[in-house]
Amino acid sequence: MAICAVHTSGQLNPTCSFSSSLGFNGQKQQQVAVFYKQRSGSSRRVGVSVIRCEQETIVIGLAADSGCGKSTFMRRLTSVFGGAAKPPKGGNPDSNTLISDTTTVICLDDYHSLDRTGRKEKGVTALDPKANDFDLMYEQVKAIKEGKAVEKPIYNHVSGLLDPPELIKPPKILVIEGLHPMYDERVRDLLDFSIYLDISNEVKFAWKIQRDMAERGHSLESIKASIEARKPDFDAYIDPQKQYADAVIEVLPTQLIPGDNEGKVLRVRLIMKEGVKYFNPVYLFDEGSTISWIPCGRKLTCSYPGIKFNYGPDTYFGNEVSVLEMDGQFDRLDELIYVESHLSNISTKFYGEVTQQMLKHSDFPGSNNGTGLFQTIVGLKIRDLYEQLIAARAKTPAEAKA
Ligand SMILES: Nc1ncnc2c1ncn2[C@@H]1O[C@H](COP(=O)(O)OP(=O)(O)OP(=O)(O)O)[C@@H](O)[C@H]1O
Ligand SMILES: O=C(CO)[C@H](O)[C@H](O)COP(=O)(O)O
Repeated sequence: MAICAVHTSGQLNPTCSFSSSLGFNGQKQQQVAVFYKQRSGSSRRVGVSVIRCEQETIVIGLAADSGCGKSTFMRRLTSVFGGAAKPPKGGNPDSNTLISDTTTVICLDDYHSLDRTGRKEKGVTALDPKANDFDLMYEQVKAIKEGKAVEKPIYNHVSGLLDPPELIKPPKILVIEGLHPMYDERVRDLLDFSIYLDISNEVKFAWKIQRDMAERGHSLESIKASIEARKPDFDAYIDPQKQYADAVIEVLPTQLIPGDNEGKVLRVRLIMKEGVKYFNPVYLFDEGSTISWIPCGRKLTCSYPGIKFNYGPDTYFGNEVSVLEMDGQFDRLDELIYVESHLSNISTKFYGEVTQQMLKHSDFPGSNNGTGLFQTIVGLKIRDLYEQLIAARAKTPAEAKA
């Protein structure tokens, strides 16, 4: 339970004592007795207000295919809120959950209804809705959003089996990340903000090779085969979710090197839906204008092929959006402050916060290009959205939900 509003009769610095009860319709209520400190040092009871005040968790959805940077994004996001994200204490060592002071990140792979063998027997991939339990996903995300703890299943990626469940207590911010956070309409409607990481096939392939070949010893042929095998279901069930996202980070090969397909230099587009409550899209120089900017020169060191930004309005799946694009990569991260100072609506708490976050995690993949930059900015926007929602709920709980 949290305090949404305390009605006192104009007393300053009141102290409160709380007692819970069930009110009309069985809703949880909290009785707040407000005390006012008298000069003598004793406290005088000045009033009692009964307010309905269930704490609601804010729910963020992050969708992407496997190996497309969700974990990296999550590490950047939790860092913005401060504190390290760790698996549940004393729990299953193969848990997919990460908990920090403010956020709990659950992986939607935990709602696979078929384990590895089951999928093989039925000839379905994990991307197929038939291999996932959307009823349970909905019930549990809804319960957490309403402030209730749940026993969530665990899909064990080491064994390929469904393990006994783990307890998930309602956090301030719940992030549901995985293949299908926006697939089921009921789950989608629970989201306060949604993000889709849209990695083009060429880039996905380059990243897969880098990770699965270099770090996991897979062969080039097996990587190609696994991408091909997933593609029909990816196109049918995962990719269409991007139409519902409030922000899409699209990652494409560079246009600065003609014919490049190495996937090292990237063109990254941050597509931001207009009209989303508590989310004001970022802009470059002048809101709503169409801008092309090459910042290389006296203040920004750029080696070949340089850096180019584009910004402007557009439409995306019939929705009005603002798009900020960065093609190329930074030579010196400390010089990012020059770019940061030309961006507006980035929801920083102090000058240079984006640059500071990027420098702090310079070892994360994508720190020298638009993927790291835009993931960091979206993290700051989510913090801002959270703070605005909490402030609005404190004033008028019903209006904040609308
Ligand atoms: N921005 C980036 N730039 C370059 N490479 C990246 C970037 N993000 C991710 N990668 C590559 O992709 C790999 C997977 O990244 P990450 O673990 O964040 O993805 P994921 O979506 O959480 O993956 P999975 O679902 O398989 O656990 C990284 O090891 C890295 O090789
Ligand atoms: O698309 C995926 C999401 O991470 C995985 O392939 C899916 O969860 C199945 O996992 P595994 O390959 O470990 O059985």
